[in-house]
Amino acid sequence: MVRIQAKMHIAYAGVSIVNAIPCGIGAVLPINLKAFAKEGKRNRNSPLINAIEDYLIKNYKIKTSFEVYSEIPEGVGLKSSSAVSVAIISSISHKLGDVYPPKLSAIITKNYNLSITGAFDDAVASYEGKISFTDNINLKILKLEKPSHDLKVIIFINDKRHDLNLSLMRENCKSFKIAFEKAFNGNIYEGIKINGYLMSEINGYDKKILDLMMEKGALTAGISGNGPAYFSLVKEGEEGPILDYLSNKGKIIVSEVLK
Ligand SMILES: Nc1ncnc2c1ncn2[C@@H]1O[C@H](COP(=O)(O)OP(=O)(O)OP(=O)(O)O)[C@@H](O)[C@H]1O
Ligand SMILES: O=C(O)C1=C[C@@H](O)[C@@H](O)[C@H](O)C1
Repeated sequence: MVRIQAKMHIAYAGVSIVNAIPCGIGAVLPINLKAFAKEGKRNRNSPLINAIEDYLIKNYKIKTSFEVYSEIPEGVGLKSSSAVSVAIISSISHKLGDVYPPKLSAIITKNYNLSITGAFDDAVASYEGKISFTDNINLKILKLEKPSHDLKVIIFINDKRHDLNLSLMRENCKSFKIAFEKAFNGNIYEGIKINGYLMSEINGYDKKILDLMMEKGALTAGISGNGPAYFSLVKEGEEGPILDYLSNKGKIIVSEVLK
């Protein structure tokens, strides 16, 4: 008997350039941490996996389950849920007709209250492996860009996720929009920094960590997603001072910007 093994579908983690919650527009830089999924025996339970399976039954009459593996830490802002979601949807997209997995991921996560805007920015970067600029309200890709430099990403987690001050985030839409426009027009580092300082100010994350990452040689430093992950981008070989500063203060992950 010939056994045909379903292949694993891959999607990527990412760090936020600009959070989409305040204005409905967001941007994400993909990084080299992966999630994998294929149809198969369920090996993991989560509200996200339940939601996707439920949506497939209700909308496509497909009753199935998925095997999921992930190297992305969960619940810290590194787009784990979008990566798992687009990897799962990609693995079954041949049965769904003409669907763009990030779009379906956004529809499902918004409908099941697993994201606020649908996190289309996260899902597009995760699926395409490129820098995404998106309008999450209208599910439109505004721009996709290939990261052009070899950069390391130093991720630092020393806290639990804070409760978000959603109304204050939305009140500050104008400032987040400036960050988005800077990044959209080519200054991604500045966009990341503005977004990071706004997120720390509004949601009580520690601005000193961003300051110190910058002082220790980062090209930029920010907060990913809804936190609590802080991150900095550095040139390869220049990680030392930031790693020295962060060591023993929390969990550190070193990855690279996806090229
Ligand atoms: N590796 C995973 N496997 C299965 N379910 C996951 C995985 N990662 C996240 N989820 C599920 O996705 C849902 C949303 O989680 P959460 O908002 O914390 O996502 P996140 O991607 O880790 O964080 P963020 O969206 O801020 O980057 C939860 O139901 C969570 O259990
Ligand atoms: O819940 C949401 O809609 C989002 C969550 C975060 O990952 C954000 O970074 C993203 O832009 C939008």
